[in-house]
Amino acid sequence: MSVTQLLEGSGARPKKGLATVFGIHSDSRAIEPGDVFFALPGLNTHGIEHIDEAVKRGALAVVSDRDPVGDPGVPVIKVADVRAAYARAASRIFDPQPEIIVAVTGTNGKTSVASFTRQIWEYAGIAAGSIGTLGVETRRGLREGSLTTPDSRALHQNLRALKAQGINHVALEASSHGLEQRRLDGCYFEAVAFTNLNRDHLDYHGDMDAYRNAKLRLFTDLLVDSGPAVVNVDDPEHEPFMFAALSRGSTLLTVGREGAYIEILSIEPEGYGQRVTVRHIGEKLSFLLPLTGEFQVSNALIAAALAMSTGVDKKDAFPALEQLKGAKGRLELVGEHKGAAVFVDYSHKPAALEHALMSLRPYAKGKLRVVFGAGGDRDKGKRPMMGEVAARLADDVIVTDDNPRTEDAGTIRGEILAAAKGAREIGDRRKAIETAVGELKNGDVLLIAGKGHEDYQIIGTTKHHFSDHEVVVETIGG
Ligand SMILES: CC(=O)N[C@H]1[C@@H](OP(=O)(O)OP(=O)(O)OC[C@H]2O[C@@H](n3ccc(=O)[nH]c3=O)[C@H](O)[C@@H]2O)O[C@H](CO)[C@@H](O)[C@@H]1O[C@H](C)C(=O)N[C@@H](C)C(=O)N[C@H](CCC(=O)O)C(=O)O
Ligand SMILES: Nc1ncnc2c1ncn2[C@@H]1O[C@H](COP(=O)(O)OP(=O)(O)OP(=O)(O)O)[C@@H](O)[C@H]1O
Ligand SMILES: N[C@H](CCC[C@H](N)C(=O)O)C(=O)O
Ligand SMILES: [Mg+2]
Repeated sequence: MSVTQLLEGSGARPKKGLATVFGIHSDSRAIEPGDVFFALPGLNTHGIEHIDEAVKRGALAVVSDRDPVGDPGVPVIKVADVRAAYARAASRIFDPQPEIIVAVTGTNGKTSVASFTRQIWEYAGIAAGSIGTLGVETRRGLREGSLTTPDSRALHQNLRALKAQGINHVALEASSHGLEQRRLDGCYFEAVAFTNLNRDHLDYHGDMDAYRNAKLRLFTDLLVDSGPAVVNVDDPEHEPFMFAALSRGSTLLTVGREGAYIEILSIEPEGYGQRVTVRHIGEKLSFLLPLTGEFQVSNALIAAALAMSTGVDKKDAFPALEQLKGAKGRLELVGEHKGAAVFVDYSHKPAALEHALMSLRPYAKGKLRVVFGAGGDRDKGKRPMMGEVAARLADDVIVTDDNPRTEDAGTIRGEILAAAKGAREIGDRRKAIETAVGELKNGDVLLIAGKGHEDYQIIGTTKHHFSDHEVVVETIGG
């Protein structure tokens, strides 16, 4: 591929005669001979400052929004939006791509919706994949990744690998960081979905408007013309998403108790699952969702709408919901101990913690107990909010460490405890879980929140092996 082809649509007019491009990278340390180096702006540095390393390693050209200092000895092609140019270049280098790619955004529920959509496609006999917080998942298993929305190059490399396995249907998670940083700008989505919007990542976005606008990009910039847009209208923040869809001429598919496409008529608990009755375009349907938590009904129906808008018949879509497996660590019942139930959940944000606790309350004939903390080097504002939620909704609260990262763990706990009246503090996460499990009585429910599927704890910059799931099983077993 030529540099001209690589940069089509970016506004760049590179000189003719540049050599064939072998590959692309946005990290100078990964450049190999024949690659084009995309020098991107970042929070710590700008790629252009690493141009010498890129050239030394064999970059044949550099694309950036900034001029280098001095002459690097290779052509530097200026573009206005280098992140978008990088994303589009990645989609071209890693061609061909799966034909049907859908994306879901929102503060909570993305991983669940992406996983459920993949499961519904599979149920209907369509080979499918999902990409997000858990990594790249197919019927064959899971390949772990580090970001919810991967870097553009990694994303398109993964997409091409899925295509090579005969997978043409992929559901992916669009995080606000990913959207804001244009990681998805090489994709056009056949359908998109919105779950909900509440506080998260304000350390990065600054305020709720900027955070919302980042998420809205999925609807305004990345959906194919007149493509279906699924919106959870039960969320108080749904309107901007609905209007964004309408302004694009999309087919609007609303889901929820107020939904017009799928209307939730009733939800009745059945064991740890739920009997759900909905109206789908005039027809009343009922199914048993084998998952705990009302929010999972919303996630499941959003996934059903995405699947049906990409070719799955309703005769498959609703029965598929009876077979859904929860995404790992999402309100997962890990075990029962002395007549009490222990759940592990990935709620690391105030609204998620609130939904998790409210979902478990009906099962707590005795006490509802919670063990949780908050991650370091992340939004500090959510810490007292989570403390308040826990103190209000649980009968027993233990504040412990999440991933302190480079922050002082005691300070993080202090910020949570300041708003969590009556809570106890046990910094060591294993000890906190062991203590909570040890205190369980018949009819109690214990929620261990914040780390879900994670099998590590990051202290400083070191990742130690740690799994809530494993600690619970070991404690119960012992
Ligand atoms: C805040 C954030 O999103 N940071 C991402 C960002 O890093 P940055 O802006 O700090 O980059 P930088 O270090 O200043 O470097 C700028 C550029 O110079 C390049 N560079 C740098 C050094 C060098 O020697 N040579 C070189 O070329 C870098 O590759 C980069 O392209 O760009 C990097 C390269 O793509 C990402 O790895 C990095 O993600 C970090 C690791 C991260 O933790 N991101 C999290 C917060 C994130 O994105 N989370 C979301 C949402 C999670 C959720 O709620 O689900 C996600 O999608 O995962
Ligand atoms: N629809 C929902 N409404 C409210 N809370 C939810 C919803 N879905 C999931 N949650 C809560 O959020 C947690 C994370 O769910 P999930 O991983 O599906 O969301 P996510 O948007 O991918 O999160 P992240 O951005 O952290 O990857 C769950 O463990 C649960 O506590
Ligand atoms: N993708 C999210 C996950 C947070 C999970 C929580 N356990 C924490 O470490 O804060 C983030 O990086 O902000
Ligand atoms: Mg996720």
